Amino acid sequence: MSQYGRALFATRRVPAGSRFLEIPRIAIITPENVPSQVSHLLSTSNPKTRLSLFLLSEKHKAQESQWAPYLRCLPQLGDIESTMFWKAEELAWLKHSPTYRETMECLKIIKSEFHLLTLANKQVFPWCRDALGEVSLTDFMHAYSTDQIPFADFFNHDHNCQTRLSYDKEKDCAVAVADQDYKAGDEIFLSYGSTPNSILAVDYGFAVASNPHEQVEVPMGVSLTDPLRDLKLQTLSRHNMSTDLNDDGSPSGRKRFTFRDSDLAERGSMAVAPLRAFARLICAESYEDLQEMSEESLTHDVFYALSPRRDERKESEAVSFVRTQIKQQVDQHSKALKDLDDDREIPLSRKSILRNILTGELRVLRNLSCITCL
Ligand SMILES: C[S@@+](CC[C@H](N)C(=O)[O-])C[C@H]1O[C@@H](n2cnc3c(N)ncnc32)[C@H](O)[C@@H]1O
Repeated sequence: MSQYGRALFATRRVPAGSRFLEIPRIAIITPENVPSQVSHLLSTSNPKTRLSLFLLSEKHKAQESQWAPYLRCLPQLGDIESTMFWKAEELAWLKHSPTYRETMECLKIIKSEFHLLTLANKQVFPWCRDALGEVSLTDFMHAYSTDQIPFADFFNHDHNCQTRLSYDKEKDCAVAVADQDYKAGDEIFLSYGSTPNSILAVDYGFAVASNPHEQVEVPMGVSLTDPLRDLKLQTLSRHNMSTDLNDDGSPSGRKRFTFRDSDLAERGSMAVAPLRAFARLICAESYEDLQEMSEESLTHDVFYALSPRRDERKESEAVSFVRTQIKQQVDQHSKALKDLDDDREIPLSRKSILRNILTGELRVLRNLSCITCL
């Protein structure tokens, strides 16, 4: 056992560069494993749903399943800390973090997949009940959030580690190559990817302190009451800055700008150029102003914020709008972190996830507000 629960340890020296793990395809659960009886159920091509159904059908076979010894090792429902399983009041701490949106989007997909499954199970192929048994939404969520590569899913994540799982097509197996020397008894880690805490929290139920891949989102929106809204949305779309779509396919007028520390360090003020450009448009006060921006764009590319607007007052209004949005996020994160310390209800494991997420995001937001052009 390691500090993160079960783990993989070297039983002898593993030199850097050596291929220390090979998992043949036959031992990997893939979407093709789904038996045709179950696969008929699926009007979905979502591979995670297919894998979840495979797990559920094998679990239903209990000891008869050839995967039973493996299935017994997988985390039980209560062991999974994914934010998908959090209560609404726990999730509310993350209202201003991308984790909240990621969690909601994931739940939406799962619920709609489950709905399809229930429909198919009840109405179209009643006989499939034999294959799966009675499956509740929670059972389905549990299967959906479970990894399915025997052995490899006992690797814990270290963002400093360069070892990744890859696939050797010739040998038809998943492989891992040591990124450093390990001696007998050392825990061997894997990198789950350049993954921000918002994704780790939803997919795996943990978040790391000082995550170098942390990212934040700064939301911007053209107000519903803005008399120039339609014109602004058309202008945005003309400049490849279309806003998110509503469920009915219409433009919402809202756009999320994502920032990572590495991006800010590499690209500096260019990283915030689209945010500034959007703010210029939001702050435009009249039809003439929009026209002026379009003309300036021809010579100065103001839509991509390569140069400031000629009118200094207008430019500083846009920049101050951006600053206000970022400051709001900084204040919301700081307040949540402060209030979190006083909360006695939330379990300690979740408190630690929350603290890692909010602290990491606050760091990126502060770096964002230090960009010189802001
Ligand atoms: C793929 S499993 C790894 C095996 C796991 N430790 C177990 O006992 O089954 C992923 C889980 O391990 C834990 N974990 C892995 N890396 C971690 C890390 N860097 N920090 C905290 N928890 C981690 C989380 O609970 C995560 O959901």
